[in-house]
Amino acid sequence: MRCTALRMHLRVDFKMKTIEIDGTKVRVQIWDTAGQERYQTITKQYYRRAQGIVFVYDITNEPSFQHIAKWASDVDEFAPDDVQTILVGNKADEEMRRQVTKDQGYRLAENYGMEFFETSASTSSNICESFIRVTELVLQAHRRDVDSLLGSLDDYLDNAVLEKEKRSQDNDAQRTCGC
Ligand SMILES: Nc1nc2c(ncn2[C@@H]2O[C@H](COP(=O)(O)OP(=O)(O)OP(=O)(O)O)[C@@H](O)[C@H]2O)c(=O)[nH]1
Repeated sequence: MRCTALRMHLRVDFKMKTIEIDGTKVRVQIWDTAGQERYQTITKQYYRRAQGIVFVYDITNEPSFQHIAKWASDVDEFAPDDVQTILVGNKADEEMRRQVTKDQGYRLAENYGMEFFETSASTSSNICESFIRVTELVLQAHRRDVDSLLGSLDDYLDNAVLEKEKRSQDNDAQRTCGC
């Protein structure tokens, strides 16, 4: 598994990055939706086509941790049902200013059924790992969708073959019947 220089600390709205997962190169669009309340109406529109979402709070800022509940409820409302999410506590390099414990992060993530990472955009710690993980989750979900689609297609084709065989047997029976 390899990660081409990924930086989480994105000031721009949108970036394309290539991530390599199990030898497969995946081109990822990363949208950095601003955290401020005033942008929330705009950011909801991004959720509709999202496949993976990284919820980020600042471990040195307790309110940013509290806001995750609001983001999660918006995502629940506006994102597709199969969207893959992870929780990230950023600024892990700022241990002295920490307001949110790692355990709180884990527990919140667990409540939402998400995986949890602490990262630092300053030292790049866990940045690649968290992006790779959310991408893996998206790919796995996508594969499950494809498998289930192929499964349905198999069932459909099996039924169609059975139906055809039955019709042909019925026709044969009619032909051999003397009445
Ligand atoms: N020490 C430290 N500082 C960081 C880290 N990540 C971001 N910062 C700093 O935190 C400040 C805010 O960073 P932003 O990237 O603007 O944060 P943001 O959450 O994207 O802000 P909005 O998009 O406005 O919500 C900047 O001064 C960054 O340099 C980190 O991991 N460690």
